[in-house]
Amino acid sequence: RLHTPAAFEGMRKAGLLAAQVLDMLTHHVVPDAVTLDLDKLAYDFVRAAGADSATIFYRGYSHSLCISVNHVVCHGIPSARKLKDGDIVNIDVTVVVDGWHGDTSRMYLVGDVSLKARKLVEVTYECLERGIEMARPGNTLGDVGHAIQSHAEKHRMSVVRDFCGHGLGRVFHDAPNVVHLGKPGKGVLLRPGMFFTIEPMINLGRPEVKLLEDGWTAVTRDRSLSAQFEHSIGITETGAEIFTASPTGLKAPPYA
Ligand SMILES: CCc1ccsc1-c1ccc(O)c(O)c1
Ligand SMILES: [Mn+2]
Ligand SMILES: [Mn+2]
Ligand SMILES: [Mn+2]
Repeated sequence: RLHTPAAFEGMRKAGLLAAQVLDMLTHHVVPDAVTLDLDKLAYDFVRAAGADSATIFYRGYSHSLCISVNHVVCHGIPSARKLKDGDIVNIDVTVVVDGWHGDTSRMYLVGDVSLKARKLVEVTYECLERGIEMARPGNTLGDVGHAIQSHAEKHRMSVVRDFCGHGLGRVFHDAPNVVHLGKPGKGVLLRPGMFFTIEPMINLGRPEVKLLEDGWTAVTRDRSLSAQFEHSIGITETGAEIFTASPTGLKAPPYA
Protein backbone atom coordinates (compact mmCIF):
# COMPACT_ATOMS: atom_id res chain seq x y z
CA ARG A 1 0.00 0.00 0.00
CA LEU A 2 1.22 3.54 -0.79
CA HIS A 3 0.10 6.07 1.84
CA THR A 4 -1.14 9.64 1.43
CA PRO A 5 0.25 12.87 2.96
CA ALA A 6 -2.57 12.66 5.56
CA ALA A 7 -1.25 9.22 6.54
CA PHE A 8 2.22 10.72 7.04
CA GLU A 9 0.64 13.25 9.42
CA GLY A 10 -1.03 10.44 11.38
CA MET A 11 2.22 8.47 11.63
CA ARG A 12 4.11 11.56 12.80
CA LYS A 13 1.76 11.90 15.79
CA ALA A 14 1.95 8.18 16.66
CA GLY A 15 5.72 8.08 16.18
CA LEU A 16 6.24 11.16 18.35
CA LEU A 17 4.27 9.69 21.25
CA ALA A 18 6.17 6.39 21.02
CA ALA A 19 9.48 8.28 21.11
CA GLN A 20 8.25 10.35 24.08
CA VAL A 21 7.55 7.14 26.02
CA LEU A 22 11.16 6.02 25.53
CA ASP A 23 12.46 9.52 26.41
CA MET A 24 10.36 9.50 29.60
CA LEU A 25 11.81 6.12 30.66
CA THR A 26 15.46 7.18 30.27
CA HIS A 27 16.13 8.13 33.90
CA HIS A 28 14.11 5.22 35.28
CA VAL A 29 16.33 2.53 33.73
CA VAL A 30 18.73 2.23 36.69
CA PRO A 31 20.02 -0.54 38.99
CA ASP A 32 17.21 -2.11 41.10
CA ALA A 33 14.48 -0.77 38.75
CA VAL A 34 11.67 -3.37 38.47
CA THR A 35 10.69 -3.98 34.83
CA LEU A 36 6.97 -4.25 35.72
CA ASP A 37 7.22 -0.74 37.20
CA LEU A 38 8.69 0.57 33.92
CA ASP A 39 5.77 -1.05 32.11
CA LYS A 40 3.29 0.75 34.41
CA LEU A 41 5.04 4.10 33.84
CA ALA A 42 4.66 3.58 30.08
CA TYR A 43 1.02 2.44 30.35
CA ASP A 44 0.08 5.52 32.43
CA PHE A 45 1.97 7.87 30.06
CA VAL A 46 0.18 6.48 26.99
CA ARG A 47 -3.25 6.62 28.69
CA ALA A 48 -2.63 10.20 29.83
CA ALA A 49 -2.01 11.06 26.17
CA GLY A 50 -5.41 9.57 25.27
CA ALA A 51 -3.71 6.87 23.22
CA ASP A 52 -3.51 3.06 23.40
CA SER A 53 -0.79 0.40 23.50
CA ALA A 54 -0.85 -1.86 20.43
CA THR A 55 0.72 -4.73 22.37
CA ILE A 56 -1.96 -5.10 25.05
CA PHE A 57 -4.28 -7.94 23.92
CA TYR A 58 -2.01 -8.49 20.88
CA ARG A 59 -1.83 -12.27 20.45
CA GLY A 60 -2.51 -12.63 24.18
CA TYR A 61 0.30 -10.29 25.27
CA SER A 62 -0.71 -8.07 28.18
CA HIS A 63 1.91 -5.36 28.60
CA SER A 64 2.71 -1.95 27.09
CA LEU A 65 6.41 -2.75 26.73
CA CYS A 66 8.73 -5.56 25.76
CA ILE A 67 11.83 -5.33 27.99
CA SER A 68 14.71 -7.51 26.77
CA VAL A 69 17.81 -7.74 28.97
CA ASN A 70 21.31 -8.89 27.95
CA HIS A 71 21.06 -12.22 26.07
CA VAL A 72 17.30 -11.77 25.56
CA VAL A 73 16.95 -10.99 21.84
CA CYS A 74 13.37 -9.63 21.94
CA HIS A 75 9.89 -10.03 23.43
CA GLY A 76 11.10 -10.00 27.05
CA ILE A 77 8.10 -9.82 29.39
CA PRO A 78 8.00 -7.16 32.16
CA SER A 79 8.22 -8.89 35.56
CA ALA A 80 9.20 -8.48 39.21
CA ARG A 81 12.79 -8.87 38.02
CA LYS A 82 15.16 -6.05 39.01
CA LEU A 83 17.70 -4.55 36.62
CA LYS A 84 21.30 -4.74 37.82
CA ASP A 85 24.53 -2.86 37.29
CA GLY A 86 26.07 -3.80 33.94
CA ASP A 87 22.81 -4.84 32.19
CA ILE A 88 22.02 -3.73 28.64
CA VAL A 89 18.27 -3.36 28.12
CA ASN A 90 16.05 -3.00 25.04
CA ILE A 91 12.69 -1.34 25.64
CA ASP A 92 10.19 -1.69 22.79
CA VAL A 93 6.92 0.24 22.65
CA THR A 94 4.10 0.44 20.10
CA VAL A 95 1.39 3.06 20.55
CA VAL A 96 -1.82 3.71 18.59
CA VAL A 97 -2.87 7.35 18.04
CA ASP A 98 -6.12 7.88 16.09
CA GLY A 99 -5.62 4.40 14.60
CA TRP A 100 -2.01 5.02 13.46
CA HIS A 101 0.82 2.86 14.92
CA GLY A 102 4.18 4.12 16.20
CA ASP A 103 6.63 1.28 16.88
CA THR A 104 10.14 1.95 18.24
CA SER A 105 12.79 0.54 20.59
CA ARG A 106 16.06 1.71 22.09
CA MET A 107 18.89 0.29 24.17
CA TYR A 108 19.61 1.57 27.70
CA LEU A 109 22.80 1.00 29.75
CA VAL A 110 22.30 0.18 33.47
CA GLY A 111 25.13 1.56 35.61
CA ASP A 112 28.61 0.55 34.42
CA VAL A 113 28.47 -1.57 31.26
CA SER A 114 31.43 -3.50 29.84
CA LEU A 115 33.31 -2.17 26.83
CA LYS A 116 32.30 -5.17 24.73
CA ALA A 117 28.59 -4.67 25.55
CA ARG A 118 28.85 -0.94 24.78
CA LYS A 119 30.49 -1.80 21.44
CA LEU A 120 27.60 -4.14 20.60
CA VAL A 121 25.07 -1.40 21.39
CA GLU A 122 27.01 1.13 19.28
CA VAL A 123 27.32 -1.19 16.25
CA THR A 124 23.62 -2.11 16.49
CA TYR A 125 22.61 1.55 16.39
CA GLU A 126 24.92 2.07 13.40
CA CYS A 127 23.24 -0.90 11.66
CA LEU A 128 19.85 0.80 12.03
CA GLU A 129 21.29 4.10 10.81
CA ARG A 130 22.85 2.48 7.73
CA GLY A 131 19.65 0.58 7.00
CA ILE A 132 17.65 3.82 7.11
CA GLU A 133 20.23 5.57 4.88
CA MET A 134 19.54 2.93 2.18
CA ALA A 135 15.77 3.35 2.52
CA ARG A 136 14.94 5.56 -0.44
CA PRO A 137 12.88 5.30 -3.68
CA GLY A 138 14.62 3.18 -6.30
CA ASN A 139 16.53 1.12 -3.74
CA THR A 140 15.29 -2.27 -2.55
CA LEU A 141 14.82 -4.01 0.81
CA GLY A 142 17.85 -6.10 -0.21
CA ASP A 143 19.91 -2.89 -0.19
CA VAL A 144 18.61 -2.15 3.34
CA GLY A 145 19.34 -5.70 4.57
CA HIS A 146 22.78 -5.78 2.95
CA ALA A 147 23.79 -2.51 4.62
CA ILE A 148 22.78 -3.90 8.04
CA GLN A 149 24.34 -7.34 7.55
CA SER A 150 27.66 -6.09 6.18
CA HIS A 151 28.10 -3.58 8.99
CA ALA A 152 27.39 -6.15 11.70
CA GLU A 153 29.56 -8.85 10.13
CA LYS A 154 32.43 -6.39 9.54
CA HIS A 155 32.51 -6.09 13.36
CA ARG A 156 32.37 -9.92 13.69
CA MET A 157 28.85 -9.73 15.11
CA SER A 158 25.83 -11.64 13.77
CA VAL A 159 22.34 -10.71 12.55
CA VAL A 160 19.28 -12.50 13.98
CA ARG A 161 17.27 -14.18 11.21
CA ASP A 162 14.19 -15.29 13.15
CA PHE A 163 12.54 -11.87 13.57
CA CYS A 164 12.00 -9.10 11.00
CA GLY A 165 10.83 -5.56 10.57
CA HIS A 166 7.39 -5.08 9.04
CA GLY A 167 4.99 -2.80 7.28
CA LEU A 168 2.71 -0.81 9.60
CA GLY A 169 0.16 1.99 9.53
CA ARG A 170 -3.41 1.52 10.67
CA VAL A 171 -2.34 -2.06 11.44
CA PHE A 172 0.56 -3.18 13.69
CA HIS A 173 2.00 -5.68 11.19
CA ASP A 174 1.66 -5.63 7.43
CA ALA A 175 3.66 -6.45 4.33
CA PRO A 176 6.52 -6.11 3.53
CA ASN A 177 8.63 -8.39 5.73
CA VAL A 178 11.85 -6.45 6.40
CA VAL A 179 14.68 -8.99 6.72
CA HIS A 180 17.85 -7.55 8.25
CA LEU A 181 20.03 -9.40 5.71
CA GLY A 182 20.10 -9.11 1.93
CA LYS A 183 21.79 -8.65 -1.40
CA PRO A 184 22.10 -5.30 -3.16
CA GLY A 185 19.31 -4.71 -5.69
CA LYS A 186 17.29 -7.75 -4.61
CA GLY A 187 13.83 -7.83 -3.02
CA VAL A 188 10.98 -5.35 -2.81
CA LEU A 189 11.52 -2.06 -4.68
CA LEU A 190 11.03 0.93 -2.37
CA ARG A 191 8.50 3.61 -3.40
CA PRO A 192 7.27 6.84 -1.82
CA GLY A 193 4.38 6.23 0.61
CA MET A 194 5.62 2.89 1.98
CA PHE A 195 5.65 2.66 5.81
CA PHE A 196 7.70 0.01 7.62
CA THR A 197 9.95 -0.63 10.63
CA ILE A 198 13.64 -1.49 10.57
CA GLU A 199 14.49 -3.29 13.82
CA PRO A 200 17.83 -5.17 13.58
CA MET A 201 18.77 -7.58 16.38
CA ILE A 202 22.55 -8.05 16.54
CA ASN A 203 24.35 -10.72 18.60
CA LEU A 204 27.93 -10.74 19.90
CA GLY A 205 28.00 -14.49 19.19
CA ARG A 206 26.05 -16.82 16.88
CA PRO A 207 22.76 -15.70 15.25
CA GLU A 208 20.64 -18.65 16.50
CA VAL A 209 17.75 -17.90 18.85
CA LYS A 210 15.54 -20.08 21.04
CA LEU A 211 12.20 -19.46 22.75
CA LEU A 212 11.77 -19.82 26.52
CA GLU A 213 8.95 -21.83 28.13
CA ASP A 214 6.84 -18.67 28.47
CA GLY A 215 6.30 -18.81 24.71
CA TRP A 216 7.41 -15.20 24.24
CA THR A 217 10.96 -14.59 25.41
CA ALA A 218 13.53 -15.13 22.68
CA VAL A 219 17.15 -15.65 23.83
CA THR A 220 20.44 -16.26 22.04
CA ARG A 221 21.11 -20.01 21.85
CA ASP A 222 24.74 -19.47 22.87
CA ARG A 223 23.69 -16.98 25.61
CA SER A 224 25.76 -14.22 24.00
CA LEU A 225 24.62 -10.61 24.42
CA SER A 226 22.08 -9.21 21.94
CA ALA A 227 21.01 -5.62 21.15
CA GLN A 228 18.25 -4.04 19.06
CA PHE A 229 17.10 -0.61 17.90
CA GLU A 230 13.86 0.05 15.98
CA HIS A 231 12.37 2.96 14.07
CA SER A 232 9.13 3.34 12.13
CA ILE A 233 9.85 5.14 8.84
CA GLY A 234 8.00 6.42 5.78
CA ILE A 235 9.54 6.48 2.30
CA THR A 236 9.43 9.99 0.80
CA GLU A 237 10.24 11.27 -2.70
CA THR A 238 13.87 11.88 -1.62
CA GLY A 239 14.53 9.26 1.09
CA ALA A 240 12.94 8.32 4.39
CA GLU A 241 11.21 10.17 7.23
CA ILE A 242 11.83 8.75 10.70
CA PHE A 243 8.45 8.91 12.48
CA THR A 244 9.85 7.73 15.85
CA ALA A 245 12.83 10.08 16.24
CA SER A 246 13.30 11.40 19.80
CA PRO A 247 12.04 14.99 20.08
CA THR A 248 14.88 15.66 22.55
CA GLY A 249 17.54 14.23 20.22
CA LEU A 250 18.21 10.98 22.14
CA LYS A 251 19.67 8.35 19.78
CA ALA A 252 21.98 5.78 21.37
CA PRO A 253 23.31 5.51 24.93
CA PRO A 254 24.97 6.86 27.02
CA TYR A 255 22.06 9.36 27.14
CA ALA A 256 23.21 12.67 28.57
C1 LIG B 1 4.64 -8.15 22.46
C2 LIG B 1 4.34 -7.69 21.09
C3 LIG B 1 4.57 -8.79 20.15
C4 LIG B 1 3.90 -10.03 20.24
C5 LIG B 1 4.21 -10.89 19.18
S1 LIG B 1 5.33 -10.08 18.16
C6 LIG B 1 5.40 -8.66 19.09
C7 LIG B 1 6.25 -7.56 18.70
C8 LIG B 1 7.08 -6.92 19.61
C9 LIG B 1 7.86 -5.85 19.18
C10 LIG B 1 7.81 -5.41 17.85
O1 LIG B 1 8.55 -4.38 17.37
C11 LIG B 1 6.99 -6.05 16.97
O2 LIG B 1 6.95 -5.59 15.71
C12 LIG B 1 6.20 -7.14 17.39
MN1 LIG C 1 8.75 -2.66 18.37
MN1 LIG D 1 8.16 -3.83 15.24
MN1 LIG E 1 18.86 -7.87 24.39
